Amino acid sequence: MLHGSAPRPATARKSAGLAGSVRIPGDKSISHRSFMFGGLASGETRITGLLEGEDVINTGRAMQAMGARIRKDGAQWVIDGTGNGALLAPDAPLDFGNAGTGVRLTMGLVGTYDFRSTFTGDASLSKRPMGRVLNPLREMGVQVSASEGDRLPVTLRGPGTPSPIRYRVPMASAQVKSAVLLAGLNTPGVTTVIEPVMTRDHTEKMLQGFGAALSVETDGDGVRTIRLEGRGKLKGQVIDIPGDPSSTAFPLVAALLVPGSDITIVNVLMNPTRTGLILTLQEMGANIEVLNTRLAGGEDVADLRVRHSELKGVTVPEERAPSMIDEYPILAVAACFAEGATIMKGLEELRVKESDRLSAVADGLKLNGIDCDEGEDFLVVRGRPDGKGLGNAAGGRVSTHLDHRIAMSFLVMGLASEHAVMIDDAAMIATSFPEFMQLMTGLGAKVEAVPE
Ligand SMILES: O=C(O)C1=C[C@@H](OP(=O)(O)O)[C@@H](O)[C@H](O)C1
Ligand SMILES: C=C(OP(=O)(O)O)C(=O)O
Repeated sequence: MLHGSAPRPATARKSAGLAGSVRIPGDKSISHRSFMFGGLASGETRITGLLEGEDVINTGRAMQAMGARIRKDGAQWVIDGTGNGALLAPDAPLDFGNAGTGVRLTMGLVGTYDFRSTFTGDASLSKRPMGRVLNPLREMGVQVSASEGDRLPVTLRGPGTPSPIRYRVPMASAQVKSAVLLAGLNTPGVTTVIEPVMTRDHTEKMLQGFGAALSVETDGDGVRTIRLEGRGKLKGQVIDIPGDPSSTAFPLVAALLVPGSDITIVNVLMNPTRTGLILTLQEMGANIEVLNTRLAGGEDVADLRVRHSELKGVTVPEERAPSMIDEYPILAVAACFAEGATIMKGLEELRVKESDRLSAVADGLKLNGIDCDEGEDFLVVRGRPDGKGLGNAAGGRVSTHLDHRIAMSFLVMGLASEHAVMIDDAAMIATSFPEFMQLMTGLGAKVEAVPE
């Protein structure tokens, strides 16, 4: 969608205390899956709170291209699904823009069908590894034609009858787990996914909600065995999507860092597979009050009151990584203002996100006056709690490498730094959090686009 569009630099400056109450757009993971499962189910699915970010909109377009009817009815999105097993062959390549979740899950969803489907993406997505999804699809009998190194563009053609597999997910990845399960939906028999380390469980929970025969067993070591009986019926659902904890992280950390801040963020998804950042920040001394905890649509939801806090460095346990995988860039920014060192380990997956996030973060921190060590799979950040000397007085810009989370993280850094922090491109923020600039400004943050 944004291919080739001009970069939009932006800047953030030291701000006075943030104040107010905000509602964050819907969770991105649940939004993608709502379009996919609603598009596949029989009958009508009604969605409230869908994230209208570019990533999710591209998933909606792909489902439309395969026969789902999608329309807006006031604030709700309404889908008339095709029925499981009844997706239509798309007559053009499916373009997923910047979205790993969109492309990897959809390859699983349609790869087993007895027709050709082609998948493309932007410059960032075209660099990301797809073999992690293509390999299990090959085992199920799908013919794959991919660019060098199993990159996009990819064309898939399913066999008449796909074979169910038993697949042990080799890396902590909800996208891989989900792609195999979605391929299992169109496969006769039982598809089994073994997940040694638990990752976000939205696919399992939502497929059960849509009526799939899916069971989960967890052994004494926490290894999960997920079984799905293929070719069952899925029925349209009513879905209310809570606020995205990964987007929440930006105003939340901003309020912790800017002296005098006191904000409330309402209706945040608190699924335990997503709350690693909040736990870590609390260990660092953050004043985050979790209020009005409740269950909504089968998910834990709460309001968060966040006040400026003096933070101290911690060591983040490696096994927590899956529950905060998208939050390391913003945690690294929080660590810049903590007393002492923050040590983050087990970060190998950060190298294959929208950018190589480990090096993008380390480069940006150094550019803005922070002392840090980047290892193959770890990052150590030594904080400067008063923010003195931080930022880049000479106007050096952080390279965001088409990565929304790098862009938002460094804008938050600027709010508490002595000098401004500038980024080379804010355009990608629209993939996951289109309201970011406006919402932050509304809280009193000094963030703005810079004319080239
Ligand atoms: O399943 C999902 O919705 C997601 C899984 C994670 O990716 P991996 O599976 O690559 O860890 C995460 O980084 C991404 O933002 C969303
Ligand atoms: C990694 C992310 O998304 P995706 O893999 O869907 O591009 C993210 O949103 O931080």
